[in-house]
Amino acid sequence: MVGTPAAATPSSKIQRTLAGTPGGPKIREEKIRVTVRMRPLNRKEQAMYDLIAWDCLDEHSIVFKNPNQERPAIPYTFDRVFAPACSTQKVYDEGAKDVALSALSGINATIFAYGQTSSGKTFTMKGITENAIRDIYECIKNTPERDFVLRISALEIYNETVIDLLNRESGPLRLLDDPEKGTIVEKLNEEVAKDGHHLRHLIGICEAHRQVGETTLNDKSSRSHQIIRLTVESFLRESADRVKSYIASLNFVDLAGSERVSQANTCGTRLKEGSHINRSLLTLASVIRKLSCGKHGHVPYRDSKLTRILQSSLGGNARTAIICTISPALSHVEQTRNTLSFATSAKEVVNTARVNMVVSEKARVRELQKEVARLEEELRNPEMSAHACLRSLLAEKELKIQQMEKDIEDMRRQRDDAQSQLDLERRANKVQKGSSDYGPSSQVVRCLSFAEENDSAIDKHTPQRREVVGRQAMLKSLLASPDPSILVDEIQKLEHRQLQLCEDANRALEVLHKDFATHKIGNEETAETMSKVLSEIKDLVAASSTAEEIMNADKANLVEKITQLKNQGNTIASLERKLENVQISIDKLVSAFGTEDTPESNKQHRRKKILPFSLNNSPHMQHIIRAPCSPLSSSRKVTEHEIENRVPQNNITSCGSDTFAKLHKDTPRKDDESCDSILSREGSPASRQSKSVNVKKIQKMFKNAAEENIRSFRVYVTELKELVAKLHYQKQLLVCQVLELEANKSVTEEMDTVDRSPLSWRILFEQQRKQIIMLWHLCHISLVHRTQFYLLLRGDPTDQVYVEVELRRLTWLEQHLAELGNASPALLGDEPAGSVLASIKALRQEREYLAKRVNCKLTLEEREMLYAKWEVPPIGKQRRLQLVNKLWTDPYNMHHIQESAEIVAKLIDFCVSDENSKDMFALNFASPYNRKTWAGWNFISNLLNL
Ligand SMILES: Nc1ncnc2c1ncn2[C@@H]1O[C@H](COP(=O)(O)OP(=O)(O)OP(=O)(O)O)[C@@H](O)[C@H]1O
Repeated sequence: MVGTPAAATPSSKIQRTLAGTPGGPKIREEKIRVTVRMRPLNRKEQAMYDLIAWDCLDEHSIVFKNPNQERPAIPYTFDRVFAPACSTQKVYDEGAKDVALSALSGINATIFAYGQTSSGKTFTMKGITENAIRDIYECIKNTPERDFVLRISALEIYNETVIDLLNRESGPLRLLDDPEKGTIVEKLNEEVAKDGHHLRHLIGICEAHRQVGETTLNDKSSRSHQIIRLTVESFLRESADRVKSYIASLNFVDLAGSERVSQANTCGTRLKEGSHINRSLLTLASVIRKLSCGKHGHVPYRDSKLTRILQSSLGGNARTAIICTISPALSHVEQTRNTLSFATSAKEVVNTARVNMVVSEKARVRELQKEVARLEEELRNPEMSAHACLRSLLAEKELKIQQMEKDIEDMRRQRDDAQSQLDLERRANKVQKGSSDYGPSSQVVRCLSFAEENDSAIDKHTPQRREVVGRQAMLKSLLASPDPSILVDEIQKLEHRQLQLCEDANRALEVLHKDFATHKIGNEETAETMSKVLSEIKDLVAASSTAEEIMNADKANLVEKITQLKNQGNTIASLERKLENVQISIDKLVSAFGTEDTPESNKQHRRKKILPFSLNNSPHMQHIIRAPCSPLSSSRKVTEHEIENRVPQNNITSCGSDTFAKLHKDTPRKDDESCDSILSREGSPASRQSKSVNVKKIQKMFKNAAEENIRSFRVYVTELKELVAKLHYQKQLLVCQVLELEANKSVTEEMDTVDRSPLSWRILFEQQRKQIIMLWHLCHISLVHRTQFYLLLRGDPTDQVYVEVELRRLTWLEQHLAELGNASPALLGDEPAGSVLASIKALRQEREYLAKRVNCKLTLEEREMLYAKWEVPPIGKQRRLQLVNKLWTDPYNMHHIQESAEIVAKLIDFCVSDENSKDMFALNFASPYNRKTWAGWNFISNLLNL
């Protein structure tokens, strides 16, 4: 009975293009490639005058020839349909080649033939295998950048027993489940194929070992399923210290053919074989059917050894091609229809093939060894990794220092030159008696010029003589211009300018000092007030029976004080603004001395950038303090004397001084003309040039000295700024605390009525203390403070206020740091900036200070015990610092905290006594310590010993 296909696939559905994978080409989903090969009628069929029942419509369709012509049959469509005349080469090229060659690029591949007995499976698979081997070796030859290794293993499943075809004697093999590789055949022999010939030879052995038997339908019927597995491993030759390799298996599967007992006429052994074959093929068909409906539900891979072994090729990590072989004979039409039905299901199965890339064990071991070495090194020296980047910074700094040292050396040399010149001048003055007070006269210069000739009486070979000659030679070059009075003029001019700067700076400082003193007093008063407030509140807490009127009065008092404090905040803001202005003035002054684009000025510029409180882009530029006589004052008039004293130059950029050049740049002035006129009044161009060179040298010298002065002034102002910032911060804390204390009062009142049991306070205290410890850690609070607080406050009910205040203060500080963009710096590990950096630096200095006290405060025995306990290596540098660096580092470990506090207490001679009252934590805002006052300007002439 011949029918139409139950589930024919329309051609449109057979889009066999690969489904793209979003991850890229390494993993892809792909349907199984299904082709159908129809063999010619064999001799037996021809002898029986069997009819050809199937018609290949085109390369993709095959249709049953309906002899009755009653209704047209629906064609079956596949990736490719090969008519009887098609060669195996063509079947390979169009049905299996690209799948087979995938193995070379690390993708598993399986090609198998499915069909009824005698349909041509073995015939086809032989040809496919042969062609694949040929192409594989061809590809290997054309891929010289990789090394390939081919290994072969082969098995047959005969009556559900797995046999090694390369080593039949090994007996039945077991299947094992590997979590990574899937099902593996235990003890399956694997041979390395030396070359194509060797591989073919090994395949020949497998074929020879395979179970073959004679049946009615096939003289040489395969009685088992055969799987020849080629494992292709390719190594990319060593590159970048990694050895990458692709590994993939290529399975050639020649299934046994399904057979009908009635047709095959089998009995006994063949019958038994046939039933095993049919059963396993049935399982394969049901696996395919399940997979074709999507991978939902249970897929019965484990129902047969065949499907277990082929599991990864069926819906798994492999590209798969199935060649379904059919007989064209009308006598086998039912079997053929079954095969086509199987093929139809198979083409819906989707595999997910991926490239199997592995890193060689050797390379992996090498990498792991490196990693282990690195980690060991880090363990040995935990600070090293953090110091690695610091080291490069240090190297950079050292380079800068070297450059600066070189500059200093140059300056010294210049100063010596000037000194020598002056000495000579003085000597000349003595000789001349009555010469001008202002530096060497033309006679002196002449004296200097002829010194060499006149010194013939002195022994030229004595060391003193050699020194004098050397100095004179230098002076000669320096004083190539004949008029040294210009130098004296220049010195006077610069000193005059310096005096003006000095006046400006002193005036600015005066204002600063006044404001600062006022503010400091205000702050101290505030602290005093706060102490009073605190004690009042404490009294209130203690005496909860205070009359309501008094409470109200206190409340009013507090509000008043808060307002007062807030007002003081404005004073700080104004003081800060003034400081900013001073900073800007200084920047201006410095830049006025550095108009030339020299490496020196570049360095200055860079340094300016990293200075704290740099206000280059400050919006307060309009508030620059300008003294009436300041060079920056727009109202200031340039005196005739200044114009006259200008050094004649041939270069407009150095007209006057650098400062004036800058001024000219900022505000164009008519003085440019005067400069030109002076230029025209001077001597010849040659003399002008040499004078200009000398004057420039001296100017550079003075400029350096002046810059040094300004730098020290800048540092001083920066320190003042820091102090103001601290005061500002303290002020905010005070306000915060007042608010908090006020709030606490009402809470305390409530608590009085609700719950004041010692147990609940104890629990609350423990919780709050842990919070405080964590906040200390996050905010880099002083270890001494932590220790004192920790040891003094042990959970007494009277500690409540102190704990609350400390907690509030730290919470505010932590939030403040977070607002600055430095949230939890200790945890984030980012490079801290600004105030966080200052805290970290202070903490580091404190640790260094404590480390220095280890030897004098602890006995040798105690030290050694602590080193052992805190795991400080017995041999190593700075063991004391190592120990101290470990203290107060684990905020979660209360045992660690307790021990840290005890050690620090010992180091600072702190003990819990009446002297060390808890009151120190209430409002212990230490006033900023008195810094040394500014030393004032250092006159340039002093530097030059003039
Ligand atoms: N395409 C073909 N062209 C010519 N002869 C073929 C073709 N396919 C198969 N044959 C011949 O048909 C016979 C049976 O083929 P083969 O043994 O390959 O079938 P089979 O499907 O492997 O059978 P079994 O399942 O019983 O092992 C062989 O003699 C083979 O040479």
